[in-house]
Amino acid sequence: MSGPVLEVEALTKRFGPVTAVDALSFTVARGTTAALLGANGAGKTTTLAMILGLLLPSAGTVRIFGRDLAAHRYALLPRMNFSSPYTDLPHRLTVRENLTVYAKLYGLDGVRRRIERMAETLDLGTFLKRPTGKLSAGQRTRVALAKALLNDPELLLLDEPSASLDPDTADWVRGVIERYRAETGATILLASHNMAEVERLCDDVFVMSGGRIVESGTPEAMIERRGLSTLEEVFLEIVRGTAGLGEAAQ
Ligand SMILES: Nc1ncnc2c1ncn2[C@@H]1O[C@H](COP(=O)(O)OP(=O)(O)OP(=O)(O)O)[C@@H](O)[C@H]1O
Repeated sequence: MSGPVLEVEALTKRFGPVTAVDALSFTVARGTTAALLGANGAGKTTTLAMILGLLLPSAGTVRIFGRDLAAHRYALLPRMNFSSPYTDLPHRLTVRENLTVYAKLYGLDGVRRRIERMAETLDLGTFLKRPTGKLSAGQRTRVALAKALLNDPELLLLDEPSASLDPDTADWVRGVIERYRAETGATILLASHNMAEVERLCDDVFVMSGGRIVESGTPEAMIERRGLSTLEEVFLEIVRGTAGLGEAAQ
């Protein structure tokens, strides 16, 4: 298939009077990593949830691998996965049990081998046998990423992939994501508040405010266009310049 892996067109989500995502359009090219940035409440998580088919859009379309998500959900979902710090895996199950349940839900073969590979990739060996509810927040983030990589997704959605990670572990997890993309050619869309992470991992950035994209481009182009030196400065300038638009239109 040529063309973008992900095409979002005029995507809109209203929750009663709140327009969380407002006629949003963007594309993500095959094998690239893109970021959704924005202040709290800008609409990033709601956008990811619609791309995953977890929330139904009020209007607009999502096309993945050239096919409409609404019409081909069951063909598309096995080729995707996601990780979010808000995914709450069953607390009483051990990490191995949780990963086994997900691998079976995904209908994967070689479950044991896959889990061993994930344990190695994400250094889960010391806590595979522990109940998931007894892990620290940062350890749970790594388990959530292992769950997300279990089915070798071609499209990976990551909501705050380094949430709760200490700086050293965050750096290491970014390396895991980079290697996964390099080895598989996967396409990645992530939402993040960590600008250093976005500068390191992402080819394209979409800055959201009030459910819309207010600025986009490569991190380098955005920094240069504004005569600044980091993406963090760009982000602060945009968000402060659109003060009042950070939250979705009420
Ligand atoms: N289920 C819901 N019902 C009503 N309003 C909602 C619901 N989910 C999200 N919203 C509202 O939609 C807007 C966008 O929320 P969303 O979680 O997508 O933002 P976000 O950019 O991911 O924020 P954060 O950076 O804080 O995670 C917010 O105003 C939020 O209060």
